[in-house]
Amino acid sequence: MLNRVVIVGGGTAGWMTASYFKAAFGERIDITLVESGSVGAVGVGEATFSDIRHFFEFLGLKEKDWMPACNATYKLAVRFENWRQPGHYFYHPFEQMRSVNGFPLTDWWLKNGPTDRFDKDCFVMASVIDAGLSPRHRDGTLIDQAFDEDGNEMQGLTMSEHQGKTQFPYAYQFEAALLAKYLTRYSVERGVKHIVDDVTKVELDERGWISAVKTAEHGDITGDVYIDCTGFRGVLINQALEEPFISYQDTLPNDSAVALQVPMDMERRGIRPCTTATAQDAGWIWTIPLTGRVGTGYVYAKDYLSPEDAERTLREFVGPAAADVEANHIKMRIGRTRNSWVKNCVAIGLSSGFVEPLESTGIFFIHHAIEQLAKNFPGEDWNPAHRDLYNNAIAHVMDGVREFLVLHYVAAKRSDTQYWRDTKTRAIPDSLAERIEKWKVQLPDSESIFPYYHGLPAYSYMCILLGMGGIDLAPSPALALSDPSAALQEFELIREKTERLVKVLPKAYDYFTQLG
Ligand SMILES: Cc1cc2nc3c(=O)[nH]c(=O)nc-3n(C[C@H](O)[C@H](O)[C@H](O)COP(=O)(O)OP(=O)(O)OC[C@H]3O[C@@H](n4cnc5c(N)ncnc54)[C@H](O)[C@@H]3O)c2cc1C
Ligand SMILES: N[C@@H](Cc1c[nH]c2cc(Cl)ccc12)C(=O)O
Repeated sequence: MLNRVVIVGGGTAGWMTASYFKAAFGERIDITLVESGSVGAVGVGEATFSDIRHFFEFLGLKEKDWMPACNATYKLAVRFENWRQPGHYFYHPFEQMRSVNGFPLTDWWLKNGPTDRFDKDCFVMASVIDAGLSPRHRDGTLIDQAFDEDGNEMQGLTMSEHQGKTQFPYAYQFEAALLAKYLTRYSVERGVKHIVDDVTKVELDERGWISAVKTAEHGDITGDVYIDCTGFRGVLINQALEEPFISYQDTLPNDSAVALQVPMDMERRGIRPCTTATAQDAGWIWTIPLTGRVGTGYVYAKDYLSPEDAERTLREFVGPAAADVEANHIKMRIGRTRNSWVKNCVAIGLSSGFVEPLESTGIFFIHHAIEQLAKNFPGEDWNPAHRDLYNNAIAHVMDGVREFLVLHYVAAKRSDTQYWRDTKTRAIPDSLAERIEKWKVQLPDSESIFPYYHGLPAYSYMCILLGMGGIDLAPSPALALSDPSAALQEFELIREKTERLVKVLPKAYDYFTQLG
């Protein structure tokens, strides 16, 4: 039985892997995690998918256990500002799209939308976020009563098995460094051996498999399976095993970021319960409200903007609160390692791959990889089928997310700078170009989006197409032959429900103070 796991790297990826494997396999698995005391973690991962709640559930953690320790807040959507034109915004919310007579409500909206805001007409969430509200009532019950939180029919399912069955109404925003710290305690209490030291060399046997990692002060560490969580360096997978990295830079040119962690009085400021992505001349700025600060950063392409200008723009954007805050400049490696599992080494986290944080997919990639590795964990015969299943799943998730992100730029109406004009002429994945032609005449559905699991449902694509405004979309011709009254009634129901909720839901900030 293979059961000795060595994890190199103690960022979000390393500790999420260690804690999940302990929760999954308990004492049957022997885990050693070695992390450098000198090389820091990236630690800017702050916003997530809603699916991460399955990770916490799997570990047996409740919101009240971990959220206050990680300065966490609720995220109800990504809010895109100025991607169409200055002053315009729309939401990509965590709320399933309704259907009426076999057509998504957005299709009816293209034909007969009551206002010019698809997100407010088709979703309850848009107005809830505008009003700065919590997705839970004061007594803790969820905004969406249809969601059976305590029901166990979903328990034990991986994210991909779960997709499309229900849509949980929110995700989280938190300080990744604090989560890593929280999970360190969780893992060590459950028997994970924690070594703080630098891995200075990776020993390979005659077949080229890893036989040990050498550390500066703790000698050789050996195991059966080696997990590379060393971040962009890819110390095991790329450096030692020389597995090539496939860059996505030709289609996603943003390769740099500058980040600020700005302390703020959130009571005075209030919490807008979402992540905001505000388009800029050469990229976009994220704004993530946490309980004691706002995390913000400018993601840009070095070919279009210097780090100094990016930092200056970010500081102007944030205002005086950022004056004494030190900026963190980050070079991003965009793309994926060709195979994340090679021989007896599996890369998880930034060493496996990364795309710019536009839809907060970094931690989702990690969670997905962990679930897939737990499912395909090798036996003594090292049957290559496990490795191949795993590598396919990882490649599909990353390639699919890449298509989704490229769509943001292709669909954005904005074209006022060279950066934005180039988004319309740059090559895009062939399959995406074909899909867009179809979406122009029929909004995306599960048959017409990237055909493998990649975390994003068809309605997410609809939101981006409808919100970005640069691609002309037509309602289905069949709607001209259909009676619109049921759809109009649905728009009215959403309006009434929104009006009711906006009156009774607590402010997001008030809910968190109650939680802490
Ligand atoms: C600008 C930016 C914004 C992001 N925003 C988000 C977001 O909003 N949401 C999201 O989900 N994700 C986001 N991410 C991604 C997220 O930060 C990462 O996915 C996450 O932090 C995981 O990182 P990691 O653990 O793979 O690597 P790292 O955090 O880089 O950790 C690497 C670890 O390896 C150790 N190490 C390296 N070399 C050695 C060695 N030789 N010996 C021993 N140890 C070593 C280091 O000490 C460290 O502990 C963002 C990333 C960037 C760059
Ligand atoms: N399964 C993911 C996909 C998802 C569905 N809606 C949204 C909205 C946003 Cl902003 C990101 C991601 C998603 C999940 O439920 O998290």
